[in-house]
Amino acid sequence: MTKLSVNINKLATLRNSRGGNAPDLLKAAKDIESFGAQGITVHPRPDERHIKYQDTLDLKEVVTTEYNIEGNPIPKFIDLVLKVKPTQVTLVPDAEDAITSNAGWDTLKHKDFLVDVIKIFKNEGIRTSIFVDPVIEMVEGAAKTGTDRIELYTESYAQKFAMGQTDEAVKPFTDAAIAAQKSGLGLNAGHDLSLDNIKFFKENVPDLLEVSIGHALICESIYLGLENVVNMYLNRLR
Ligand SMILES: CC(=O)[C@@H](O)[C@H](O)COP(=O)(O)O
Ligand SMILES: NCC(=O)COP(=O)(O)O
Repeated sequence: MTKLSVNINKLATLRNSRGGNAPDLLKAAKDIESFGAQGITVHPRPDERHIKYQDTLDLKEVVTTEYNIEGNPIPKFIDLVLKVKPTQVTLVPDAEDAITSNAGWDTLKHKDFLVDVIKIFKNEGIRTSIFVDPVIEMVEGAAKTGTDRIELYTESYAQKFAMGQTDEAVKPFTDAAIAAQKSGLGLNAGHDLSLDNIKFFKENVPDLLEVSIGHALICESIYLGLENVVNMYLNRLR
């Protein structure tokens, strides 16, 4: 079964725009779980442009499904994750000023760093995942870091799918999933997945354990309603 982890970053963006507490992130997370989602994802960036460090702590008290915290493992991020102890931490190599996540790890060049950081989290019983491009060498390199899982960075899939190049879009991910399975890695995926592209991805990427979806899901919910959209994703992931 592929679990749906809803990334609520953009609810925090909306909340921060007026400085109050609407939408209430804690209520939204509980509601999203009650609609059937199997996880909540947040990405507390260093500038706290949306999810704040305090949100990450507060959500720990209410999330009852899988809690996934994503981020670049700078010291204050590591400290936060060790304090929260989520189900899973997903390490993302994005620059502090990046408008969004825009690359996977070079698991060959950064192997020693990743080995050390992953060990810190695994020693605390936190499942680890690292964000990688669908490149066989990077997947095989990830297996040498000791990570439990990888998260395939799916922006390239979404872009090509939108241009109608569906088979070309998904093939690198099918191949990367097979390489992950051979390397004993669990498989997650995320970034720019949507109601339009998720079903084809799910049908062509084997052993997919979790997708984390945020931006498109929140945008779609403006028109179709949050509960309805969560269930539309769940139906496409069956
Ligand atoms: C790693 C990734 O692609 C997403 O999890 C990321 O959280 C999106 O970040 P923004 O919501 O800041 O665009
Ligand atoms: N890891 C991907 C994620 O959490 C959400 O990415 P997006 O759907 O906001 O692009």
